[in-house]
Amino acid sequence: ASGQQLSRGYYSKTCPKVFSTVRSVVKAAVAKEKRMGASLLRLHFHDCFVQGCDGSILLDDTSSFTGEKTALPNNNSVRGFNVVDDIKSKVESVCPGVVSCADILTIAARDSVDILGGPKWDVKVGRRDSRRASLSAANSGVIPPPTSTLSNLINRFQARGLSAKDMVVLSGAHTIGQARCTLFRNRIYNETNIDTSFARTRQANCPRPNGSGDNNLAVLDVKTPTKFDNSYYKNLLNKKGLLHSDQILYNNGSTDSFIESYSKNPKAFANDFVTAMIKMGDISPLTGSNGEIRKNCRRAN
Ligand code: HEM
Ligand SMILES: [Ca+2]
Ligand SMILES: [Ca+2]
Repeated sequence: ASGQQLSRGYYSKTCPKVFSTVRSVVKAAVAKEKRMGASLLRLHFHDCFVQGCDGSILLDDTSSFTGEKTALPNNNSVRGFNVVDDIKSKVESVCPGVVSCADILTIAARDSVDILGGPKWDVKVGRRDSRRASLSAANSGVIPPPTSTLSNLINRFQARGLSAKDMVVLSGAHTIGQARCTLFRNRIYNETNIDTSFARTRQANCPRPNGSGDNNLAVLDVKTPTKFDNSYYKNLLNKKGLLHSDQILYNNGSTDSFIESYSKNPKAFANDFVTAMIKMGDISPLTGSNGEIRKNCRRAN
């Protein structure tokens, strides 16, 4: 039945080693490539915003549905599926048929933040996996694009039960990871609320003509791109946000005071980030007899 709650101890009898198992694979993957921590964190976000935290983003296309992987916010963008497969197979080898792929994403996101120097927290588990995914659901605008206005960002998060403050604090995830030129080109050439020398530096690897260098990458946090800290907010104070949707959070609007506060107070950022991640992880989970425990995260059983 639905309405059952997630809990920390959900696997304490059935898979006591789940946390150490996930962590060891994430640790190795991040040691190999730091960006993978960012990629795993983002996968959890993009999963939770479409159909809830149900592992839907992990499903490959089938003859009966086209999944989320080729949706606009995900195509040529989300990554880390092989690491998720690796985690799943290690978890299956210690407790077969018990741990959902949705929970694996939640745990891997938590571990990634911790491993890159951010806060630690206890995650709630007990989510089950969806049997389907839908391209149109993922394309319906539930995941806001980087061209969004501030009110658009606030509304998209509100629609998922997250406040404007949650939205601002979760955007702090852009303290790690990278973005493609095509998604910040307009900002670095045409916007005025940007530091001139920062814009010039980014222009050097992101040519002006549409289509040239579209996939060239830049770090989201110019100061500490692989450390999970509050430097993202300091960048915004200095007009060094990479995406339009980053800088719009500090642009003489209603969220300015959050940015000022998190830039000065790393503890407040860490605490509020944890609270908001737990809230995000609570979005419409499948529990009880809903959904299933997938054997392979890429397909329904
Ligand atoms: C507020 C609305 C948000 C917008 C508009 C947004 C937009 C983006 C865009 C455009 C990229 C670059 C994608 C690419 O280059 O293909 C990105 C990367 C990233 N986003 Fe967000 N994002 C938002 C919120 C979040 C949230 C809530 C999280 C997690 C809690 C998150 C975590 C990340 C991470 C870690 C990366 C880097 C991924 C990597 O390097 O693989 N973002 N985001
Ligand atoms: Ca989902
Ligand atoms: Ca950082």
